[in-house]
Amino acid sequence: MTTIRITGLGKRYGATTALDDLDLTIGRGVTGLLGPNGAGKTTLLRCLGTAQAPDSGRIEVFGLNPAVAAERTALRRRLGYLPQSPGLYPNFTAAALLDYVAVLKELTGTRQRRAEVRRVLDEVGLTDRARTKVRKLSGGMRQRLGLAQALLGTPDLLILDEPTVGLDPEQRMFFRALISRLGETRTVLLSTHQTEDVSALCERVIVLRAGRAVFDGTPRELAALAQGQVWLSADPPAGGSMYWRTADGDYRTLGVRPPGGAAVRPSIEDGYLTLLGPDAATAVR
Ligand SMILES: Nc1ncnc2c1ncn2[C@@H]1O[C@H](COP(=O)(O)OP(=O)(O)OP(=O)(O)O)[C@@H](O)[C@H]1O
Repeated sequence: MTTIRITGLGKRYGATTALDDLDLTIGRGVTGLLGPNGAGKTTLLRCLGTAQAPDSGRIEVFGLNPAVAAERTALRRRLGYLPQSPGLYPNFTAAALLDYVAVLKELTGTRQRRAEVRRVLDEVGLTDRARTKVRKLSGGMRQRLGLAQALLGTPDLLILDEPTVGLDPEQRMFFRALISRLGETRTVLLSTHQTEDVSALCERVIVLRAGRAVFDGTPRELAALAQGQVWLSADPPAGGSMYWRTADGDYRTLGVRPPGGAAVRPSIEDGYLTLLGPDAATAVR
């Protein structure tokens, strides 16, 4: 089932091309967007989240065209959006902030709205922080609150811009479990710099570079791009290949087989590095 259909999408900021004649279709489940800094991920998510209009091309989400005012409103009712830097009012409590967003999302019945606020607080594990002011929440808790506001009203489409950025490993696990559960019944599109997020979560991965999709497939297919190019050896390669020393003291090489190199199964990160070459240096953290 296709949720999102994008054709010929273009967006420029002055001389910078952020999206370049982009075509994509995305369906139910969790899809990950990877790409180096400035590849156009946030611009794409903002266009899909109806926070920004493209210059050219067409977007259809659930058959609705956000360029048409009435359809944009209908789309917003079915959409949850976690922006890269959600503007969470620091002096609101977590519950008051969610209540305010719920009003904006047209949950007008007071009882229904309170129940919905309690539900999403529970879903993100923040029930005991309901009365805590936003400014007193940790970065990870604010990120959870950002996700909670996206979940209000049980939207069919969730757009999450770097949802796991700044989270500690425990919080990241929590987010992954939650996002994968959400993806069982709806469409989730998330951007990330973490290839581990993609392997843990995403059925499908799209790699953007310079506003174009340069890869669209499964995480396994992305990893396979480096098949036959990943090696472990006792000595470093002569040169020309990417390599690093592992914690075990071996050298892991991506590229030409070093002397005595044993083939290793490639990871998603290997596939990504192979796809992007030197551009990837800024992309994987
Ligand atoms: N408001 C803006 N004004 C001018 N240029 C912008 C603006 N927003 C984005 N850009 C430029 O558009 C390009 C795409 O940016 P975008 O934020 O969409 O990329 P990204 O893939 O999300 O990057 P990152 O991984 O660093 O968040 C970049 O070159 C960026 O500098």
